[in-house]
Amino acid sequence: AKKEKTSARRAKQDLASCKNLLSCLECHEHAWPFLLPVNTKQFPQYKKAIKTPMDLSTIKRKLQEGSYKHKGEFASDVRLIFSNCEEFNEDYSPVGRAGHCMRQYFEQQWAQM
Ligand SMILES: Cn1cc(C(=O)NCCN2CCCC2)ccc1=O
Repeated sequence: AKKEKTSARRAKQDLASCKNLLSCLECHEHAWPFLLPVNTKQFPQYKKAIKTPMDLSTIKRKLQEGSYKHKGEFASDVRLIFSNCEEFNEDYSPVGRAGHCMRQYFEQQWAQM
């Protein structure tokens, strides 16, 4: 029972770490483009261009619903936000620059988890 307990404990710790890191992303100064799903009424071409939209509120819901089996799945969804952003926005546009900044911040924090 010892081995299973530690893996259950590690899973619990990983979930807490992901929730904490998500909070840090949400309150980051440059998080504003990523807090909610892109408004496809405001950006009609977004739906066609981006096959798998992702945003911080969706990741938050998935964490709360237990949708991530491993913390790596959480990281993949965060990185999807920034890949979508690079696809849809010029590097030096306000949103494009925010995406590069947020990706760098995420990877820095992720490496310490
Ligand atoms: C990720 N992403 C975001 C946008 C965007 O403009 N979000 C603005 C969101 N507004 C800020 C305050 C109210 C709503 C455009 C393209 C894109 O890829």
